[in-house]
Amino acid sequence: MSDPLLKVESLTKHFPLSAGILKKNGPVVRAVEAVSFSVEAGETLCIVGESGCGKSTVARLLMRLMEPTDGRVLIEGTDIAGLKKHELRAFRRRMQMVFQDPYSSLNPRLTAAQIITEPVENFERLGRSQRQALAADLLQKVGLGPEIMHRLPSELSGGQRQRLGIARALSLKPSLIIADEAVSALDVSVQAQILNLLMDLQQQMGIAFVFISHDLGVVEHIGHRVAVMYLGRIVELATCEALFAKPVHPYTEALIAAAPVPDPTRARLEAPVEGEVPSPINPPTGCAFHPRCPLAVDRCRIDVPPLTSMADGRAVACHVRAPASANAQPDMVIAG
Ligand SMILES: Nc1ncnc2c1ncn2[C@@H]1O[C@H](COP(=O)(O)OP(=O)(O)OP(=O)(O)O)[C@@H](O)[C@H]1O
Repeated sequence: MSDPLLKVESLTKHFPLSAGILKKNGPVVRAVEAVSFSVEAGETLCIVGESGCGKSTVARLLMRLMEPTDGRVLIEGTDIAGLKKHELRAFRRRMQMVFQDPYSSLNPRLTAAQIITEPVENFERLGRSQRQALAADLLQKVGLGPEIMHRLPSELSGGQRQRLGIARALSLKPSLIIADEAVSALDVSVQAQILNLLMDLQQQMGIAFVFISHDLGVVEHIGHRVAVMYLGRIVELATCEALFAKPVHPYTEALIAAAPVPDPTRARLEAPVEGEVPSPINPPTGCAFHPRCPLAVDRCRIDVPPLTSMADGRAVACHVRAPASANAQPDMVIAG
């Protein structure tokens, strides 16, 4: 069997709170703890969870914008940690990122055409006509007209700027795009247009997405599979269909219950979870969700539940709902 496009194994990131010599054994923010998943070519894996659960840190680790404390990121079987600078550059061509705020991530002094051709020009020299043709083609791909070509980001609407950010990401023909809250700053109607654009591009170009969002409505619209994170860990990983039809982890259940219901014929689930997300500096022992969990038993206060695959193919980390039996496979990642 061939390697998945992206494989993440036990990825962990702790941020030290102290500097200098105190750094080594001082307190840390446990932003990401032993996160494992894989993404197949052409697939959309969503990562969802409340603010501070570690979603953006996972994105930055995937792009190797920071070093992990532990764990590995493999692209088609190659560990990106072992790559030399020039090899990493070649890999980066295949992985691009789209950010939440297209305004701050686009150079305000460059025109739209310069912004979207810049990544290609980092690798090869383009003549004037080649640059024009590339810019026109990319603008067309994201539904923008050629009249945008000479405008600055400040002369564009939020939706147009995000389309420009996507065009820039597409310029190097990536096989994977990491979109971190890519539609959160946009109006709901513009959000839907951008999500549909991403889905069309996926169909046409076979791009895979890691789509990070706190918005379950967005995730349900765009995702093939969903990883639900709580305090740095994945607590449930399932197909979108299975997750929304029947969440298994009590936290997933609570998240879905708390989300606005776009379809009035769909019944709301039970009351959302009470209380605050605990601090990642001093997380609860055992299952980090136990202080807020209505189902918690003694074991939940002591042992961290492993992500265990269930009969229907999903993986859940819960001693009560997904007890690890003799033949279950902890930390197994379900394929798409
Ligand atoms: N550079 C850093 N130094 C110290 N702590 C950090 C750093 N970056 C992130 N954190 C902490 O790590 C935890 C996870 O942050 P992260 O931004 O990954 O969460 P998130 O789920 O993306 O949240 P949001 O949706 O609010 O962006 C948070 O407690 C955050 O404060």
